[in-house]
Amino acid sequence: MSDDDARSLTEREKQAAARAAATLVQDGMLVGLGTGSTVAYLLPALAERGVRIRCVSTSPRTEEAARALGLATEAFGDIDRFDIAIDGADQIAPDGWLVKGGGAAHTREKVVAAAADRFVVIADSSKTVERITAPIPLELLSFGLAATRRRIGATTLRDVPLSPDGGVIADYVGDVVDPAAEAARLSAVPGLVDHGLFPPALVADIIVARGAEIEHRTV
Ligand SMILES: O=C[C@H](O)[C@H](O)[C@H](O)COP(=O)(O)O
Repeated sequence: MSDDDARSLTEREKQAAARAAATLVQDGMLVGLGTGSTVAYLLPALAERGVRIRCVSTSPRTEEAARALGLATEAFGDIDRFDIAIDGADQIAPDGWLVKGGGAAHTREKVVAAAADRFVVIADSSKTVERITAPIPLELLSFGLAATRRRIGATTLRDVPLSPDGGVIADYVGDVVDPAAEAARLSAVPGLVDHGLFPPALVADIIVARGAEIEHRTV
């Protein structure tokens, strides 16, 4: 398969997974919208369904795109739960551990996923992995940045703007032996706002498109 063919297959898979997830969204729902190129296919699929929903976006990018499609978006503000949240992923392990944050939105995405009754992950087949590996996205306070990085271990800083919440975006690039232990270790580092390891307990559904097939499993 040529590079172009592989790219277009990946795009078709992203769209197919996004469209399958859009069918789970019903009239009247409060919906958390993730961030990224797979979610970019979800937004028009939701708009096409014509359901009356209220949405909260996890990034300015998603917010702008959702509004342009006529989806009713609002601030997270006083909303304390979502009926459903739908988002992409960078890595999906067989046991349901995820890595997110390739687009630097993992902190907000985790808050939204944790507030959702049903968190649905959508992805093309390239995102399924045998085991979780680095890089693990990080959001760090700029206050004490060097000390925080020293404590974390091997990190690289991304050449991207600060997050909408003022965080520095970096990646942990050391070994990940056990995602649960690594998540606990990272979460305990002062100055680390959040990391991109998402536990299976946050995830309700994983929808992966593989060629013409849709694999939909509950976690
Ligand atoms: O920060 C970005 C998010 O976690 C994305 O959901 C993740 O990086 C997957 O993005 P994409 O759908 O573009 O592969």
